[in-house]
Amino acid sequence: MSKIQPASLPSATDKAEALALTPVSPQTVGRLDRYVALLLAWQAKTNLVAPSTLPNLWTRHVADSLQLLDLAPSAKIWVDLGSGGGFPGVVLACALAGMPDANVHLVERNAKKAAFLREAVRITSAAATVHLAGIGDIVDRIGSSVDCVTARALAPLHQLVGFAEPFVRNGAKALFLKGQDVEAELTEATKYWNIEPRLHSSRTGGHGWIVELDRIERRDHSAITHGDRA
Ligand SMILES: C[S@@+](CC[C@H](N)C(=O)[O-])C[C@H]1O[C@@H](n2cnc3c(N)ncnc32)[C@H](O)[C@@H]1O
Repeated sequence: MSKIQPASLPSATDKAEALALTPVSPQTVGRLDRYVALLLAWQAKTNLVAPSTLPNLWTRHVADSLQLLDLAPSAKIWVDLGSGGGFPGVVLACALAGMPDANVHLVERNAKKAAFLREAVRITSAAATVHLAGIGDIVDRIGSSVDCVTARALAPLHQLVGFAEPFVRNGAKALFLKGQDVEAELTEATKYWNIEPRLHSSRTGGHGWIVELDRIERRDHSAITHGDRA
């Protein structure tokens, strides 16, 4: 197994910076420590995050995920689509472990990554359920009582809106972590969907954004076509 070079490991400064941006309880920090250690061990054999981001793992990934909590403070049932190495889903589940009835559904179609997610949930006692499945196959299994649906680095916004629509139709909020191209992605998404997005700039700096949606309706394409002709 190849080893990660010490210079590529997250620094104590990075962790301190992340926890200053997104403070959590000591119990949650303990869970996150176990999760980060596991992720670094698996990263040597499975690519869970871009290797270049390892030195800033706490700010780039952990704090990036934790910042969603303040946008849905009372949400208990979450669905994280395309969880990969666990961002934001496992991080949220670590933070929600003390909340009665909380659960984060982690949806991942890659078997190796789903195995990692299961191990992460086990060693952290995080409030999560892992689904080895494609997004299209999971909506009915998860059910309708979802409070918040999340995704990061999964697909362009117009596709994410389509994935989230069945949950938002039943009352969920959608929170998508997006990069600097968010305006172009919103323009594309509004061709297909009636949405009223709220944009929050990322607390972790850089050019990140969070797109918040409480309502999604499919556009009537016949109306668009007629409108174009008029
Ligand atoms: C680029 S990774 C991002 C992972 C994580 N959300 C993050 O930000 O680090 C996208 C992940 O979504 C998963 N994925 C892509 N399409 C999917 C689908 N239709 N159903 C379930 N998982 C999917 C991939 O296997 C991959 O692990």
